Amino acid sequence: MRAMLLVNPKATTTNARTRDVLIRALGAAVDLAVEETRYRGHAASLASTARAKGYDLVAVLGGDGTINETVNGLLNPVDGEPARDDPSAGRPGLIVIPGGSANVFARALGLPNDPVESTGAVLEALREGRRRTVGLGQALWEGQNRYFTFCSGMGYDAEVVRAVEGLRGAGRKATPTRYVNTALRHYLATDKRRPAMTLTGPGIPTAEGVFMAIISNTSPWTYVGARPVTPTPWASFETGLDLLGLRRMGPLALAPVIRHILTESDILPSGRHLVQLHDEPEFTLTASRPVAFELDGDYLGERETMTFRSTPNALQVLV
Ligand SMILES: Nc1ncnc2c1ncn2[C@@H]1O[C@H](COP(=O)(O)OP(=O)(O)OP(=O)(O)O)[C@@H](O)[C@H]1O
Repeated sequence: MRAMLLVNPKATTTNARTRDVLIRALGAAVDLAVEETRYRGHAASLASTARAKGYDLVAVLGGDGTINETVNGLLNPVDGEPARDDPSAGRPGLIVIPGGSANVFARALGLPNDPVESTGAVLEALREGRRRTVGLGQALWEGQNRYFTFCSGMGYDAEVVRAVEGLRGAGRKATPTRYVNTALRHYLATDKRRPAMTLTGPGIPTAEGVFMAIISNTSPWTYVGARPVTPTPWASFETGLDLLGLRRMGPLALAPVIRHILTESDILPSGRHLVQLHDEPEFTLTASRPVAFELDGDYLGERETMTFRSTPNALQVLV
């Protein structure tokens, strides 16, 4: 079995020691090629090459950003490829070893948030031939598209991601405390008076006046330290997309929602100011002015119209 291991040496919790442990352990089980990513987007082109060359597996040691790029590279169409009932069967299987700051995708799959323990878990999956077929989300805008593994967002949460990326650019680390502090500080600045977005979709009642929207391909949405945050508790890799939209942003509307999503992992948050979707194949958010947009925790600019689509059976993951 041939595998390509992609390592982001710059990811928050990746270091030479965990890389070497992983190379030794995986290298004993499969025929392993190792590539270090050198720049943004590099993981996507390496994964695309691995797929075109017929590798059986692509393993990633890095954070959610590198995993997102890898998945997008694996989903690239290959010329002359036959159509299949299960598209995941025509792509290399994916192995993820958490090496970033939050590692939401790996943890949502049930892997330990520790690279050495995760290596043990995926080696066991490899030995026992255990694979889970997962769906992905896809965001489409202005002739472009990008897949996401766990979430996308428009509005306040994307503004917070943008602010944290600004701090990281200035050399600060992305810690849970930094996210929470930035979210609290930025709350004062975000527009709480003029909602910009309208939600539409086939078979979906139109919802106007949406300030922010979280689009989920799985649950949890994120973690604060060890605590899962579950705004869309019914979302799963095996269903379509879920959405939580907020039509009020004042503290009285927001406080109960925050308390709920930090403490209840199975029950939907409730309230007349919430817009909720579960297991949908496709919907669109249209904004009256450009709104911040993020995907798998990566800020991707401001957008006015975004369509979100579910892609079932996209990949097989070894867990
Ligand atoms: N050699 C490199 N130098 C700088 N950036 C890189 C390099 N290799 C990859 N990258 C970019 O770094 C970004 C962040 O990496 P990654 O997501 O792996 O780690 P992280 O930011 O620590 O984790 P998280 O996404 O959990 O916060 C990725 O989007 C990737 O494009």
